[in-house]
Amino acid sequence: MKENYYLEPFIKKEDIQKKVKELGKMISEDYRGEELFLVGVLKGSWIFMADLVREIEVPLEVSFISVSSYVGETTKTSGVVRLLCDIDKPLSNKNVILVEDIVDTGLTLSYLKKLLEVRKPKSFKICALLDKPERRMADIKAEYVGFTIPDEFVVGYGLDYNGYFRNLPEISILRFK
Ligand SMILES: O=P(O)(O)OC[C@H]1O[C@H](OP(=O)(O)OP(=O)(O)O)[C@H](O)[C@@H]1O
Ligand code: HPA
Repeated sequence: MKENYYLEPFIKKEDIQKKVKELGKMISEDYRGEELFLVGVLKGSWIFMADLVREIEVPLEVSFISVSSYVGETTKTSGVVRLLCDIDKPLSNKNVILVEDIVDTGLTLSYLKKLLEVRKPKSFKICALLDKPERRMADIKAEYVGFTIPDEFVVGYGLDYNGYFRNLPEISILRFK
């Protein structure tokens, strides 16, 4: 990757951990006495999902679905969401929570909501660590949101630019020189 960028610190590791704990507590309270089926959206959500499930106290299963719409050296969506790999189990009668790293234009979640709701889950909610409402193009809202952020392209904690930076433990703003 060309080094024409720098990273501006944005959300500290400790603040992410605290927020993930809060989200886990909220979800555990809302689903007390029930079971959960969490669906992570790959690749961005895998680190968030791994931390979130360990903060949830109700019995749960985990699955993943893989989609992509930001391709190559760009911070703009292609506008076309491609299903790369589907969930391995039926959703009927399950309390589904779709777990995302970020809602930006909302096109990914809008596509996934339509795709999954027809599979007749018992309930369907969305949990996103980050929400960037200024960029919304589709009418979609997550029930559980970690941080509402401004219109900046962010990386780290699972979020990438052209495949890189997912491994960074904190979230940073990617700025170009
Ligand atoms: O609200 P939107 O504008 O649709 O953007 C959000 C989606 O974009 C990113 O995925 P990406 O297509 O980059 O794939 P990735 O998860 O593999 O990085 C991110 O992980 C979300 O799934
Ligand atoms: O700000 C972002 N960062 C990384 N991936 C993304 N996908 C949509 N928005 C973003």
